[in-house]
Amino acid sequence: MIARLTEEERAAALARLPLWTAVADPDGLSRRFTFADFNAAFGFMTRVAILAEKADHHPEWSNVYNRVDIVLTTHDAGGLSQRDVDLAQAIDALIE
Ligand SMILES: C[C@H](O)[C@H](O)[C@H]1CNC2=NC(N)=NC(=O)C2=N1
Repeated sequence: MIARLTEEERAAALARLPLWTAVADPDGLSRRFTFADFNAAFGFMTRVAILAEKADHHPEWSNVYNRVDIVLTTHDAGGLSQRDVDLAQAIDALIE
């Protein structure tokens, strides 16, 4: 069973993920991505989906045209865990 991060671990993780925001409901990390058009947004989602499936850790997300909103939370832990931090870093690396 994966554990939720402690307050100290969260603060350290957020400091390393300046483009992500802590959210409360669900307890996790959120980031909005904006692209040139739907094609670019959906291409990004495809790449995130492959990462997520490999990690067996899946985002809560929505897409409207060129925008993708992602929330990362760990259902098995009831909140933010290291898996969310790892996936957030991997997603950031995709678009660098
Ligand atoms: C059985 C499977 O490993 C689990 O259900 C995984 C799948 N993907 C998951 N994704 C997320 N975000 N949280 C989980 O707890 C989770 N659990």
